[in-house]
Amino acid sequence: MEFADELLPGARFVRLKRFDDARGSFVKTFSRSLFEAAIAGMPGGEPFELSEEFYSTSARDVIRGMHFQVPPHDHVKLVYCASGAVLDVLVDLRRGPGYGKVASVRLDAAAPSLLVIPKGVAHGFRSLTDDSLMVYKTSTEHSPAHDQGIRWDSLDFAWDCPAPVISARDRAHPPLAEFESPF
Ligand SMILES: Cc1cn([C@H]2C[C@H](O)[C@@H](COP(=O)(O)OP(=O)(O)O[C@H]3O[C@@H](C)C(=O)[C@@H](O)[C@H]3O)O2)c(=O)[nH]c1=O
Repeated sequence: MEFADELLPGARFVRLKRFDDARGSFVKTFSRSLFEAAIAGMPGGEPFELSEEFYSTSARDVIRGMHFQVPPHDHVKLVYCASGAVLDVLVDLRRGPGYGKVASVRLDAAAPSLLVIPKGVAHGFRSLTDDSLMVYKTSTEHSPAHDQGIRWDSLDFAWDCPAPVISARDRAHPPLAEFESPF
């Protein structure tokens, strides 16, 4: 694991090592000791406590987001693309000079990587392939009452996706300009 770029304060792009052989490949996606060493003490960094793991599959041009849980059930999220590829997008919702800042990065199963997403950062993605498998680990459990979003098309970001497939819930989120941040 190589803790590479900081996309937003505390949001890290981590390159993963892939071992290939005649059978296929092997990729480790979590190591407690490496995360403790790399994350603790960083701005926005805190030890990662696993509470839930889940995954989704998405067809090409599905957009999911922009999602986060609000306090007291806000969480750190680790996410990677296990199959296919996505354009991953983050928005900083933490009050301060970085508020509203957008970062994006391609997550591609062919070049394994994962994102560490701190509390107060909304997450979403556009699927770039027909069967993108996204795997998440979160530090708190799902709390429907605290699971919120902002509209994907209200950000300072060009999705370059004229006909996205989006859930009714995601269409109903408020735009960033109307969001009152609790972070
Ligand atoms: C997120 C979540 C959803 N659900 C249910 C609610 C709903 O019936 C169904 C699908 O939920 P959603 O439409 O919210 O799924 P989805 O849009 O894929 O939600 C995900 O989006 C990405 C961008 C994230 O960052 C994730 O944290 C998560 O919010 O699964 C759970 O039971 N537990 C959960 O933790």
